[in-house]
Amino acid sequence: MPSAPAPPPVLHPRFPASSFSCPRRTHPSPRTRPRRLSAAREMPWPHVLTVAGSDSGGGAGIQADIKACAALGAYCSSVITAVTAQNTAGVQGVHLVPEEFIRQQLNSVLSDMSVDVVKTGMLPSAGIVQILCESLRKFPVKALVVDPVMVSTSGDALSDPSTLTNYRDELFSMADIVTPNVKEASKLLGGIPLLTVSDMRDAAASIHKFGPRYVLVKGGDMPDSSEAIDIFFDGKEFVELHGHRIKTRNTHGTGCTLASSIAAELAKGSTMLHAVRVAKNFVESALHHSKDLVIGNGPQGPFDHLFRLKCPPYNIGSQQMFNPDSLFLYAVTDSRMNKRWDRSIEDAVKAAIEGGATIVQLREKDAESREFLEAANACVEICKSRGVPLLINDRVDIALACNADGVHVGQSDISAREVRELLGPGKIIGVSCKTPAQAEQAWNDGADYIGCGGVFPTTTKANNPTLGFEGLKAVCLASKLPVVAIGGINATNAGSVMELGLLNLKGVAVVSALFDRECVMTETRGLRSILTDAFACFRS
Ligand SMILES: Cc1ncc(COP(=O)(O)OP(=O)(O)O)c(N)n1
Ligand SMILES: Cc1ncsc1CCOP(=O)(O)O
Ligand SMILES: [Mg+2]
Repeated sequence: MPSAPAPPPVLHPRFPASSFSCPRRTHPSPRTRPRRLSAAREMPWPHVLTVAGSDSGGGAGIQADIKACAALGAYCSSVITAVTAQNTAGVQGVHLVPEEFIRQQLNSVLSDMSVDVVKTGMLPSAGIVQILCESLRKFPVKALVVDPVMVSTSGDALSDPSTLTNYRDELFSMADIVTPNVKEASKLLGGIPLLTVSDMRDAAASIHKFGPRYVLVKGGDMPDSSEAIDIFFDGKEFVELHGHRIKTRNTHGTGCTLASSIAAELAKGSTMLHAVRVAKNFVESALHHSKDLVIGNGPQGPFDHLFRLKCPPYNIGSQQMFNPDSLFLYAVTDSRMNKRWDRSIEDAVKAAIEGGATIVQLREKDAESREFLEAANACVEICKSRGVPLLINDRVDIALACNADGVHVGQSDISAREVRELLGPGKIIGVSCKTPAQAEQAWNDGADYIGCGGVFPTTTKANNPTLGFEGLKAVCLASKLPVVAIGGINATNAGSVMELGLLNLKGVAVVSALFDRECVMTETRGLRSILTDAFACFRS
């Protein structure tokens, strides 16, 4: 009997053994914590506390932070420092919350809840910065993300100039990351002009001297570039992060969203660079999906953080059965390869699951229908008993006849919408997509996931264009659905695919690197361990 397969990875474990940790701060010992009300099994919920201002228009500040955290799966509590009267035209008024009441809010949240990460936005006075630092010394947290909000995108002042000194001298030395845009970076450095990427690097290095562990200087406001380039600096090395500049008026709240997304990812256990990559990809995706939305009459509109919740009629009810984490290691069979190695489909599937495959697709291009159905019936039993979903490539008739968990179709197969009509809402439907437009169509048609590739050249599928990382990234950013990468993926390159930091890229689908090998189980086990390591590496 094969041993039971390892369960699909928990992709967001809370504080894995080697979780992101800041040596300067630790959680207080459990004894200093209030007693828990119940001894029931605890559900992990990464927790971000945002200390920021309210935006009555709902696009930035506290409102953006809560939506970003919700979209990324983190809980968000909030300490409100100021209430602004604000809309898409600008800031019409600011009402500061009394400092002692800010202290009270901080105390209420931090004394009761297990906050993982604190993220700061609008800190309008020097006194508020001091109170926050005092609270953080009293209630240490795992990480501190400081977005040095000073001026709104409409040009209105959100912070008294006297806070600059407290930011630099007190808060920055406690921060894990500081995320100024070029205007803020310039202000922090006494007004020096930042006109080039090289200036941004110099600014990041200078700000790092104030004490944060990492600095991200955001170049979204730099003129005349089709790219949004940010500079990440860890005190030794610079990383240039390139993103597409999305043409839209709906950019209000991008800074708050980026910082709170970094905080959410840190709370989930990411390393800093990975958290920044995921956050940047998330903002780019949200802007892309919101580019034509119209809210308000002013020059700068809000965008939709929760774009993935928008379900066209075909998607309603379609994803109930499907856990996107099961795409982690997707084994796709191939009859020619199995023949070459003299093994049955059933043995190939058993071995892949034993090695750690988290989902299986029968892709049997040469099989006769009757022979295919017999093998599919056997594989359904094998997969069911091991808790691994089984999908059928192309053949809806076979999937219906063997009661498989779903079907995978491509652009020249019967459409996902028709497959949904035939299979009903409870089954899994995957669609191959090479472009953002196809990804949009797959979502509208009620698919559950996208297979995107060939990422690398492959000989398994003839005449299949290679998309590279750029093509994969474009599809992932445009897709509201989870994505699995396919094409030429093997033990050597799988880690680099996962390291792209694409939030909805859930795993890799592999044919030859598992099945065109002598021992399917060993190859699958090896690949699974590489993926798990790559994942742990940026979740550590
Ligand atoms: C997970 C996954 N992604 C993509 C494909 C390719 O499907 P398709 O484009 O229909 O090509 P064929 O596999 O039918 O040749 C896939 N099978 N699985
Ligand atoms: C089915 C398919 N679709 C896009 S590439 C591909 C083949 C993947 O096979 P391999 O993992 O052997 O490159
Ligand atoms: Mg097909």
